[in-house]
Amino acid sequence: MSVSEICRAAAHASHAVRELNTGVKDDILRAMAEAIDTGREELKQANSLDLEAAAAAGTSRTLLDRLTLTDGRIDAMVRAVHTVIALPDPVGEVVRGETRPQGLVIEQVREPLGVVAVIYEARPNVAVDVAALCLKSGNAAVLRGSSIARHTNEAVFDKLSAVLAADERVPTDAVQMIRDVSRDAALELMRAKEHVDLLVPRGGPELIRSVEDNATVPTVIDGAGNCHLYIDASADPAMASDITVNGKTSRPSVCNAVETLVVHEDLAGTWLPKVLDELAGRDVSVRGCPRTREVWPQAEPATEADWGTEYLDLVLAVRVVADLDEAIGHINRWGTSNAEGIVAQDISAARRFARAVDSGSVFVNASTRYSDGGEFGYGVEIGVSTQKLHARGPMGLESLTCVKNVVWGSGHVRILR
Ligand SMILES: NC(=O)C1=CN([C@@H]2O[C@H](COP(=O)(O)OP(=O)(O)OC[C@H]3O[C@@H](n4cnc5c(N)ncnc54)[C@H](OP(=O)(O)O)[C@@H]3O)[C@@H](O)[C@H]2O)C=CC1
Ligand SMILES: N[C@@H](CCC(=O)OP(=O)(O)O)C(=O)O
Repeated sequence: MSVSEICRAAAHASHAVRELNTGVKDDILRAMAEAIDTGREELKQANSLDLEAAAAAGTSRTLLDRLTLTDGRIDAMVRAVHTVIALPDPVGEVVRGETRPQGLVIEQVREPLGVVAVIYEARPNVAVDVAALCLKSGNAAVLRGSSIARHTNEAVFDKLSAVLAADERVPTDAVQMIRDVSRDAALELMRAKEHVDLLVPRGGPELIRSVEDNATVPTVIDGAGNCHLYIDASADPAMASDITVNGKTSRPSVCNAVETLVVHEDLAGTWLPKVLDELAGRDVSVRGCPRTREVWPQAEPATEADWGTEYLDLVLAVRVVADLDEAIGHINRWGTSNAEGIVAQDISAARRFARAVDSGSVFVNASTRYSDGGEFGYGVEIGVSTQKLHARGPMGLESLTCVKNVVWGSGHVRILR
């Protein structure tokens, strides 16, 4: 099927999906979780084909880690679907209701968007996360995964699709995959405005540029994470070290990993060298500003390009600043609106940072690694929005809905005065 045929079929299916009741949707999700669980050997076999090809192509170890499917990660995918099942169905929720003076009852009711398409990185769980969130929120889904993960994505999709095919209460086309992983096919998806209600591109600057230049469908950009952590002069040193090490090393390939550490100058001669020693002991290489290099000469000199780079690897840029204003200025200049953090005991500094930093999520005395739909209580995430409209930060069920005004009268007619 061509991309346009796939999107048309999804649009057709979406009419039935929006009317599914919660029990049916949860039954389907339960069956999908079961299919992933019991089909794990096939999924791992398909994944090993992708891993072999990616390793032969010289893919970095952090990106290979992201692509790898293990039993533990399959368990997490299954658990995630069960978490979505346990969440309340957003469809039909009345978010506002009012009786107006003329007697009309106006309700704003949450409803599905229709067809949600996602272009995503080489991460095997995304197909399941997107399918679960889309179905629970009453939407049809169109998946376009990375060419590097082609075999894995197809194997996962085949499991999901078989569940839909076996249940006559739901159209099989409710979740679709674009198997053609060419850029031309992705472009066609970006332009399928007749059938696609929302496209969520998850990826780096090249994808986002292409979407900005070419998309005619509505989009919510889920772009790069050039995340910052600022250590204020008032920070508790042990807490600052823990959060820094976690932000950089717990999973360096993810969009919520810390890429630049911004440090108040009062800590430059004391706390900073110690934490950089600890990071170096964990294989992190450091690119430092001149003041960083004064106190920790092993750092490579940072160039302006480093401030704008999302390394997705065990590399960290470090800048020493004179005060909170300079820290905020740096972050607002170089950040990508994904996730930023501050470590501070001074509550007014923390409040000021939270208010002034222009980002989807701001973490106070907590790791930016918590920028995640699961951690925010959404079960999983469609992605992490780096724009302001229509959603910001991790996107869960509500982000896949809009509200409709349902107005109840009793024979009301409007009379002009
Ligand atoms: N905000 C968020 O929710 C998330 C953000 N990210 C960001 O994604 C990046 C890392 O992922 P990475 O794998 O490098 O991402 P890429 O941007 O390379 O790839 C993501 C997806 O976009 C496709 N793609 C890339 N360029 C184009 C293009 N010009 N036209 C059409 N499709 C394109 C890829 O296809 P193919 O692989 O076949 O080229 C893939 O399916 C990081 O910047 C990370 O922060 C990642 C996940 C979530
Ligand atoms: N929110 C997710 C990471 C988001 C994501 O998918 O990022 P990436 O590894 O860049 O594909 C998590 O913390 O696991």
